Amino acid sequence: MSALTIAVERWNELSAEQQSARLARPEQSRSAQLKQSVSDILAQVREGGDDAVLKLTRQFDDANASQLLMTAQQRQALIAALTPKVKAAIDTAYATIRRFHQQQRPRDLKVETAPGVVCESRYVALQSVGLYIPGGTATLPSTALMLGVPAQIAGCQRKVLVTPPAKDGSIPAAIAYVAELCEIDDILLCGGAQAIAALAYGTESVEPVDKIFGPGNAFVTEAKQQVSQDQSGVAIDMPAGPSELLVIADDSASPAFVAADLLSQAEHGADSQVILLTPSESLAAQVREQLLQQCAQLSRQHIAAQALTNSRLLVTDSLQQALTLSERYAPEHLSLQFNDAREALPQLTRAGSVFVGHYTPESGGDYATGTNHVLPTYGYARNYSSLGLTDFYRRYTVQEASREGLQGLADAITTLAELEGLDAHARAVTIRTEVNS
Ligand SMILES: NC(=O)c1ccc[n+]([C@@H]2O[C@H](COP(=O)([O-])OP(=O)(O)OC[C@H]3O[C@@H](n4cnc5c(N)ncnc54)[C@H](O)[C@@H]3O)[C@@H](O)[C@H]2O)c1
Ligand SMILES: N[C@H](CO)Cc1c[nH]c[nH+]1
Ligand SMILES: [Zn+2]
Repeated sequence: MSALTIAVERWNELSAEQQSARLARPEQSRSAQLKQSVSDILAQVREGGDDAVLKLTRQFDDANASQLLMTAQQRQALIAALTPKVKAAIDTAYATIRRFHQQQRPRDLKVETAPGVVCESRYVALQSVGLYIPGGTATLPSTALMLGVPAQIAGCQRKVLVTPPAKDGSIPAAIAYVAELCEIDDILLCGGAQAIAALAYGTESVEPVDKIFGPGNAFVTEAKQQVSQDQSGVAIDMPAGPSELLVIADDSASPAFVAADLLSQAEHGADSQVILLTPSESLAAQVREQLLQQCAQLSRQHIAAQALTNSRLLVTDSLQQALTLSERYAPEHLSLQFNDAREALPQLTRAGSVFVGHYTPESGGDYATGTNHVLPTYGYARNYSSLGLTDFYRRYTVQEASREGLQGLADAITTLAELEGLDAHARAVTIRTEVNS
C-alpha cells in the first residue's frame, strides 16, 4: 500500500489557515455543475414520469431497467434465495433497532394554561414516506432497517423504498427481506436524483410521498435539497452525505482498534473523511502504521486509500484540546477511545452518534447496537438531530377555551391585537365576550 498519503501533524504547529483546512470537509460537491445536472434530472422526471426514470437508470446505473415497480413475486423469489445465516443476522439487528426505537414513542400532552383554557400537543404518523437506500458503490440493507423500522413503529400508512438496481435489474435479496419485515408497500427499482424526483413528484407507478428519508451521495443529497425547496411540498430528513468518523484516543487505546475503526468509514467512499485527534504522538505514529498494514488487506483498499487522502492524524497538546476540536468539527460519528470516556460526554454535544470506550466500534452502530445510523454529516451535527422515531411523525396543537376561559384572556388578546393594528382579530374575541348571556 505505497499510495497511502496521510501524515501525522501537530495541531499547534499549523497556521490558523492550515488548521481550518485540516478540519474542512472534502470538496463539498455542491458545485454549480452538480446543481445543474440534478435540476435537469428532476425536470426530466417531472416531464417524463416512469419512462424518464427508467431511461436515467439505464444511463447512470447501466442497469437493465424495464420496470420501475418490483412485483410481489420478484420480492418473494429474492427472499427465498436468502441464506438462514443472513436472515438470522437481519433478525437480530431488526430486534435491537426496534427495541431502541420503540422506547422513543412521543407522548401527547394536555395542559390547562389558564382557567378554562386547555392546550394540547399531539403527534400523528406521517401518512406516506419515501425511504432511500444507497446502492452505488455498496448495497446497504442495514440502511433499509434504519429507515424501515421507525416507519413501521410509527405506523406510516404507505412506505415506499427506492434503491438503485444492479446491472441485471435486480436488488439485493437482503433488502427484499428487510422490506418484508418492515411491511414496505412498494419497492421502486431506481436510485440517484431520479429516485428522489419520483418520490417527490410521483410518476405513473408511484404517488408523491410526504417526506423523503435516507442518506446518499452528492446527487441524492442535492436532489433532496432541491425538491424540499420547490413546489413539491415534500419534506426531507437531513443532509446525510459521505461518512465521517472522528476518533479521540490516548495512550490507553489500541492502535490496531483505532486504525480498524478509521478504515471502516474510509471504505465507504472516496469522499469519506476520518480524523484521529490524540495527545499522544506515539499513538498517532502507530495508528498510521496500522492504517498502512490493514488498508492493504481490504477488498475496497483503493476507495479507503483515496478517502485517507482527505483524512487527518492530528496530535493535540492535551485531551481537552482534542475535545474542543471535535466540537468545532461536529462529526457524524465520534469515537472515544480513552479510559473513563463517559465522563467527557457532557462536553461533547456536537456529534451525530457517540461511541464510548475501547469496545464500542463504530461499525457496531452501523448494524446492530440499536441506534440509528442515518446521521447528519458536513458539520450539520451542530444543529441537526440523529434520525429517530419522532422524525416519522408530525406534531400539531389543539386548544379549547370555555366562555369563561376566553373572558379571562380577552383583555390580553384584544390589547395585543390593537397593538398590532389588527382590528378583526380583536373583534373575533369581543363579539363573543360582549354578547349578553
Ligand atoms: N450519513 C449517513 O447517515 C450515511 C449512511 C449510509 C451511507 N452514507 C453515505 O451514502 C453514500 C452512498 O453513495 P453511493 O454512491 O454508494 O450510492 P447512492 O445510491 O447514494 O448513489 C448512487 C446513484 O447516484 C447516481 N449517480 C452516480 N453518478 C451520477 C452522475 N454522474 N450523474 C447523475 N447521477 C449519478 C446514480 O443514479 C446512482 O444510482 C456514501 O457516501 C456513504 O458514505 C451515509
Ligand atoms: N457508516 C454509515 C453511515 O455513515 C452506515 C453504514 C451502513 N452500512 C455500513 N455502514
Ligand atoms: Zn459504515
